[in-house]
Amino acid sequence: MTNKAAILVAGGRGTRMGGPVAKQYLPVAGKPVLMRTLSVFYQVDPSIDLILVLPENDFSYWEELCAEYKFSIPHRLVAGGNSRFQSVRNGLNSLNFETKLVAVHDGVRPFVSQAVIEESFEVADLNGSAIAVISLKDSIRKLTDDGKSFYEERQYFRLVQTPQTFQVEKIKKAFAVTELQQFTDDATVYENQGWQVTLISGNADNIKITTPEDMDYAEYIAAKQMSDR
Ligand SMILES: Nc1ccn([C@@H]2O[C@H](COP(=O)(O)OP(=O)(O)OP(=O)(O)O)[C@@H](O)[C@H]2O)c(=O)n1
Ligand SMILES: C[C@](O)(CO)[C@H](O)COP(=O)(O)O
Repeated sequence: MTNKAAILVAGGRGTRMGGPVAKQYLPVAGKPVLMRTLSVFYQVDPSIDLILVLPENDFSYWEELCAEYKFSIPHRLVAGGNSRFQSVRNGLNSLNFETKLVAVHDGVRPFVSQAVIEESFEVADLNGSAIAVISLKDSIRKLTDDGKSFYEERQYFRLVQTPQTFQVEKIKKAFAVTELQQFTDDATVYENQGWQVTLISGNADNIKITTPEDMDYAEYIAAKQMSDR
């Protein structure tokens, strides 16, 4: 039995993407987004307990999709909630008792690198958490409520990705005691307990597929990965 798990959250509806099929099921270079994401974690270590959080109404659709694509990577399905926070909490509640480390990852980030996943488990094992972030390339400005804007030094900011990997005992406690559910990521829930998060470098291709133009970029990244092999 492994002591590592990955919760791939895909319980959303993809309203910013639009379209009749939710973005997590759309094919990129001929393979549905979620199958790509599951495959990366499986390639890192086939013994990772893979938990896929989906809207409960989509379970049978997903099973049909797996049959259609002959997708055989073992994983467990867990029902999502009304918010990302609730979907992650449902995933955490489904962990086996022997699991010591858990990576929480957006199902719609299929281009996370194996190196980032490996490092996130190593660093979380040592420090309690490992949060993938990348530096900003553009300048930034902070907006105020009265319509003004101010310069901010970009060296003090990072863009936050997933995976966000944690020691299970700590992240389960953080989610169990947290009342506020508007947090947009898991690092913030952890930090809300007074624990400092540890940042690691993410990979630039690890985009969160969110809007229609991201699908073009995703096709480009997938083609680049194929030609690099
Ligand atoms: N109730 C929810 C909402 C979101 N997510 C997941 O959290 C990840 C990041 O969320 P986002 O990109 O915002 O996805 P959606 O909520 O589907 O998109 P939108 O906000 O455009 O509706 C996605 O993999 C999404 O499926 C989830 O598991 N459960
Ligand atoms: C978790 C996340 O992907 C980190 O950048 C992000 O906060 C998710 O935000 P969303 O509004 O749920 O897409």
